[in-house]
Amino acid sequence: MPAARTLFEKIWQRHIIAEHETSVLLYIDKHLINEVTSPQAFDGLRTTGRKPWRRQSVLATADHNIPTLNRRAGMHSEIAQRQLATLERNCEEYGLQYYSLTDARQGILHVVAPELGETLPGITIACGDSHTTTHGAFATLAFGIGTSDIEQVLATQCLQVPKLKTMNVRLHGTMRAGVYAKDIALAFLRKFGTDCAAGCALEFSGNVVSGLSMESRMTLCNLAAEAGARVGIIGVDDITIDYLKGRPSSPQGHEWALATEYWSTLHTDDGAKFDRNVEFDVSDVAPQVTWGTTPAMTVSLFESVPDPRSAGNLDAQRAAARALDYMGLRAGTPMRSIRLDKIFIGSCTNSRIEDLRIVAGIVKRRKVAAGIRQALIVPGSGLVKRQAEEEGLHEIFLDAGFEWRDAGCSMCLGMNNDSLSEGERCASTSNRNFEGRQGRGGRSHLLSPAIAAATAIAGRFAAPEEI
Ligand SMILES: CC(C)[C@H](C(=O)O)[C@@H](O)C(=O)O
Ligand code: SF4
Repeated sequence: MPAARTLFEKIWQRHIIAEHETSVLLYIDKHLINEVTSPQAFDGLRTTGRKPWRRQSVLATADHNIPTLNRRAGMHSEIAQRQLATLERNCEEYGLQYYSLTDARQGILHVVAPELGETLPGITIACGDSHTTTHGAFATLAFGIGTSDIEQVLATQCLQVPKLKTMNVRLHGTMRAGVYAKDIALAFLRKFGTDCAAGCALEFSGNVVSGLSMESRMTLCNLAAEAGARVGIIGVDDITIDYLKGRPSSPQGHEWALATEYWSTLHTDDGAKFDRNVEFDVSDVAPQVTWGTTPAMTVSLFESVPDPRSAGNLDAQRAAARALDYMGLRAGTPMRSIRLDKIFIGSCTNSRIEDLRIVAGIVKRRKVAAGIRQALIVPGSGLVKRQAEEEGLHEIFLDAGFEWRDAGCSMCLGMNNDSLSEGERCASTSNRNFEGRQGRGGRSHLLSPAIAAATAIAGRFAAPEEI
């Protein structure tokens, strides 16, 4: 009997090119490239006279700093223009697959690759972006890497990775109605902290995960990055295989049969050992909203802003007090009394068709509250946008008073024109709420698309059943 192995070990071992004492050289199957982190990597290639090793492994598109409105009018800043032009030139020069801003396949790379069937079980992916963990929902080892590693992967198809510890988070119990993967992830971060999986390969397992759609599994793995995990990963089951069937780059015919036979082995074996095991019962989890400046500074929608004195040690108390000060909030304020200036529904965490359907179901025949200055819905990709329009969702959004934009990262990090002004408060379905994340002095509250939708209508944090 071969030794029982974790899912992570199965994929990891198959990709090792060379093993060193504390690290390995891993073969990378797929390399996703964006406009922000790749320019210097290509410059490095040129300076050293090298070329991309396996051009077909690369898929590139611009997502971070592109406009989501009037795209044909050009970019909003010189630097954004230069980054876009550089990406286009590099892809052209080296013959790399590139989706231009007018191609329906353009969008946030972590939305684009899965929906096209580029993200497949058992492969390794590298991308110069920390939320590459998202792809792990497909039993993929997907690494967020820095610019020097991008150059390395382009030139050699290999990535040096430290040997990772494995961690299993078993999600069990029953999710309450109105609770989504986003709430589970935020509640998990609240309980275990933003460094609980630092440097780990984090597997999500348990009956809760088995019951989630691929979109929701991607949301979970996306937020693994906020727990410090190097990769997030989930085993293959019928839901994975059904999602991939018929996608443009999924294997077909005989290859499909061979692939699914292999994919069916991609789960952790009974008896396999993890370095760390965590159990999390989701039965009590209510919808979550962050009140502070890390994704772990979270309470339920029905609670109040916590008192910094209730935070663990002195450091945590100071951090909580500082966060409240930045957020312009007072301890004891009921979350549901806090008014918002802006609503952002989008990002690689929550901008897929499932998210948009949930939002449409809540805002249908309702109006965005008068106090909301701007309510943006930014689909994760051109294909998500097209699908939503085929279903008529955009009409519901526009009727309600939302702006319906083109795909991109947008207000998730405000590298384009979509950002918060000093002091503005935003309900955002994204994954980071650090100081200044969505614009200097902006105040970000992370939540699920359902709560963001209800909040847009109520003008303050609200549950769908209250509006
Ligand atoms: C700009 C990019 C490098 C960054 C990341 O790596 O995650 C961004 O996507 C983010 O979400 O902060
Ligand atoms: S949507 Fe946000 S979190 Fe995701 S890649 Fe873009 S900037 Fe990063």
